[in-house]
Amino acid sequence: MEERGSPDGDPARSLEQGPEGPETPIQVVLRVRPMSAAELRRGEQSAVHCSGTRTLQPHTPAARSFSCTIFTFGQTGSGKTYTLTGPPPQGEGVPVPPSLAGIMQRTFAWLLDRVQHLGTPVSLHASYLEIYNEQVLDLLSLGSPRPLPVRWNKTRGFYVEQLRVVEFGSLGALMELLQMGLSRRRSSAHTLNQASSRSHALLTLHIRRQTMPPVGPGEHPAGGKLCFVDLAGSEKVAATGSRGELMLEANSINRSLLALGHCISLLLDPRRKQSHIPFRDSKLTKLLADSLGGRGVTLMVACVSPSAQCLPETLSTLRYASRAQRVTTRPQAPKSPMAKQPQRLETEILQLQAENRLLRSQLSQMDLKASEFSGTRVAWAQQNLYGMLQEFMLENERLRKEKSQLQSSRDLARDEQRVLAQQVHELERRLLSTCYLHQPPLGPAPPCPCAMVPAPSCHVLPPLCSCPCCHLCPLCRAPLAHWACPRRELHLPQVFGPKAPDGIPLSARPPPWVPPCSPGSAKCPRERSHSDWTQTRVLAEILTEEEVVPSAPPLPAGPPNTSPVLRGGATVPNLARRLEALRDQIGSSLRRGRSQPPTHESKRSPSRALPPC
Ligand SMILES: Nc1ncnc2c1ncn2[C@@H]1O[C@H](COP(=O)(O)OP(=O)(O)OP(=O)(O)O)[C@@H](O)[C@H]1O
Repeated sequence: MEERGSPDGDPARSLEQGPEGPETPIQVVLRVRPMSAAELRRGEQSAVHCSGTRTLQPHTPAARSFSCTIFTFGQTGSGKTYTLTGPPPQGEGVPVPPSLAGIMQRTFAWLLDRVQHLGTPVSLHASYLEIYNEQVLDLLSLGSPRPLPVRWNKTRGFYVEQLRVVEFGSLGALMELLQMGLSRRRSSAHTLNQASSRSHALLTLHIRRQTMPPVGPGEHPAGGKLCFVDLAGSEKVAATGSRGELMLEANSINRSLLALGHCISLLLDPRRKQSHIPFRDSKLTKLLADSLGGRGVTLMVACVSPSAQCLPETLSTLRYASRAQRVTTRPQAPKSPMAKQPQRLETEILQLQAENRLLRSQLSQMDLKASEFSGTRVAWAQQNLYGMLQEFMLENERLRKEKSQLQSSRDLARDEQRVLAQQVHELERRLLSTCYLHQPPLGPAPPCPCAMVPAPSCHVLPPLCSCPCCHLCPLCRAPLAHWACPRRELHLPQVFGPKAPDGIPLSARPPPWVPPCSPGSAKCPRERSHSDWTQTRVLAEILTEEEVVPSAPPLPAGPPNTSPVLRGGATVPNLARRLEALRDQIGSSLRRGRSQPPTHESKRSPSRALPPC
């Protein structure tokens, strides 16, 4: 029996073959059904988009907030405005047939239709501007347009400050805005075009879902952006016959187009693309920077005239177009504030979690330590530890303040005491001199070089102090100042004790009115600086209200049977009273310094408490 089929068992090979046809791929077609009623009810979005018969684009609707730009370029009169806006209406109320509609009208209609069927509310805003002679003017401004500044910041890139952004909700409203802008745009007639645009015009639609935060005044809405750019045409002034203002406009147009071409050339070079692109060279390149070198989707429409006369310009436009189509961009949706918020919240949550973990571990450590102790006392101490610590800190602070007050009080009392002691010295000296002058003269005496007093017969004077050791001048036998008595501290108020703060015994200290002695002098118990002397002298003068001179010059003698009068008008009894008052004051000052913080009253100069001479 004959075996059917091939030796390897492939039944297809065993069949008889006819003539072979051409290799044909398997036909695969894709059919996307429309959204079901249930899906639409749930508010679901379509994630696939058929753009043409052979292209299907999967996408997430929320992530496609791209910045898209369509711009037309070409020679003047080549049909750029026509391409974007279609022919002008043939008369009032005569609509332009849909087949002649421009890219703008078609896009507007498509967009409004999509928005209506989107299922979620979308807000739409429009702005319209022109760049005329390098000035940005608002074509939708409420008043007459005025030049607006172009600014830059990190989040928005280049933008026009104070540009009016108008919200619209219908196709009709948008068409009105378009007509308003077109009617305001500058145009003039020249040889090649009866209605030649003399400015670059940019109409921008901002599209965003209403779930985003509302737009503040003067703010540009976040979300998708669709920008229509109608460039003014390049023109050869010789060909258009432009003169005067037209020529100025033509120059400005050509300059900005040149800057645009330069940027495009640099963007073509992948090495230069990362480096500096001179977008700042013109307002036009600033406002197109995002579309050309940024993260947008760009469509360029090159327009040319079929006329042979325009052939060189046509070739130039084609070269321009050829260059431009090699520029690549990397479309990227801008992050909305809502998109940033979850990130921020996430970071915050992570930080809080870390902090929480740390606190928990600290708490568990404290529990561990606490468990090592027992008894209610320890537990109470732990509970109240924080409160106790606070109390200690407050108490410590209070004591610190008190201590510093006491220290300043002590310093003040010391100063006061020092000044009063000086006053005592001075008054003693004056009292001594006055008493001496009051004695009747006992005969002529030689002039006294010690200059403590004039040279009357001084050797008969009674002792100046109660101690028996009163010193007399070795030349004239006049009594020396009280300070010179070696046992002086025994009969003066004990201010510092036997020793003053500087360690020098009071008996060895010269009085403050003595001028500084020469360094190294054997008579000088302690070197006194000139500033010490000046300070003391000034103090003494303030306190005694009289001039104090270093050598104590002779005092004028008063009339017979009267008390001697000092230059300041002081008499002996007055001086004695004053001396007593000073001594009292020293004592009270010391007591106050030991016991009380300084008061406003005690900070005053001690001389104010002295009785007048
Ligand atoms: N596709 C077209 N079909 C019919 N007419 C057209 C077409 N394109 C342009 N035109 C006509 O050509 C003339 C010039 O067109 P348009 O004003 O759009 O040129 P343009 O490039 O914008 O010029 P310009 O740069 O000077 O503003 C207009 O009268 C316009 O109606």
